Amino acid sequence: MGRLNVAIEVRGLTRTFHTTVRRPGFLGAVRSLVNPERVAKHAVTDITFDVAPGELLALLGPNGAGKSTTIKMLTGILTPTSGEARVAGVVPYRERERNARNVGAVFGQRTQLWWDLPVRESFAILRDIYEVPKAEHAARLKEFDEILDLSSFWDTRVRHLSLGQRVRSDLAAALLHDPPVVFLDEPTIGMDVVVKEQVREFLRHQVEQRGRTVLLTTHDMTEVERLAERVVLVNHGRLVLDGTLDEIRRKFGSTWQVRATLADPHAEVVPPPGITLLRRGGAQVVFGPDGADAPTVQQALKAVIERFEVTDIALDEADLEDVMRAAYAHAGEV
Ligand SMILES: Nc1ncnc2c1ncn2[C@@H]1O[C@H](COP(=O)(O)OP(=O)(O)OP(=O)(O)O)[C@@H](O)[C@H]1O
Repeated sequence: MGRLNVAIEVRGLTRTFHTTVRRPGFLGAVRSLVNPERVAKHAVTDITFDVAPGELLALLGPNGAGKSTTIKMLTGILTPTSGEARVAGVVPYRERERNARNVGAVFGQRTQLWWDLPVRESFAILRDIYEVPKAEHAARLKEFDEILDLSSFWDTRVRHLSLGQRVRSDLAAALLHDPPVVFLDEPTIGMDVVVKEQVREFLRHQVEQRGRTVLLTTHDMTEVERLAERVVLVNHGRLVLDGTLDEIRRKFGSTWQVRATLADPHAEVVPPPGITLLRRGGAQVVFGPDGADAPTVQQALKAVIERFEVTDIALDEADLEDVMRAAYAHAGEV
């Protein structure tokens, strides 16, 4: 552990919660008091992965899969039951303060800003807490404002901000002390498409231009496609897949579809070898790969154009939601 070329290292990370169950009814409540029934909830079990410096990794999984619990251990809020983690070389739950200087975190559902203060005053407090020099703080705020358009509302009290404004402010607040590693737990949840795009552009800029490492959880596959190169899938607390989007598509997605409009809507359609007819509605036909010897998308386009007289042709990649569903099904955990 503690390698220089790794920003986030997670080894066998495990967290079990122990809760007491309340039995129903009055007698049940009394029995629970006298003899409480303890149950173990295995929120995260033996998770191992790395994130390289300057990489944006999406941590995906259904509700309750263990994503937030993992992020809480990496930000030092929770201590693991077993296993180890290092973030920028620091064990987060052992050195919470040192870790806090290295990481920024945004939990989409909560705010770290001061509810009754204007946003800009919250930023100033954070500047003092993290001892950021004034000129540096101002320059960074200017850079953030250029994409996030913070100045249009930063004199407003946090409690009066819209959700999109609040999360943009939280993002800026999390990055004002220039942390190399950023954790984002569903940052764009509930936002409109325009604000989502603004946040994505900001994150891309922070990764590509500033070299920050980002670990992101989201249920939004468009977000994954726009931002992540690699994903880690968890289900029931266990890691079920770790790979680049390309690898996952190749493994679990029918990798392409070719949509064509035939000049003759009544023409007989016998697809070229290695290609199957997925759908047909009059002149509209959709082809996909057939079996292991299916051609590449370029070969398929050529074969379709050569065989049929078409007035229009387009190609689609498989929908990422379908690819992920297939990946979970493969893990036998759906
Ligand atoms: N403090 C706690 N005490 C008991 N159980 C908990 C606690 N925190 C989380 N859990 C349980 O651990 C499991 C994992 O929860 P977690 O919040 O990490 O999931 P998640 O993947 O982030 O889900 P979501 O997508 O809904 O945010 C869930 O079954 C949850 O109920």
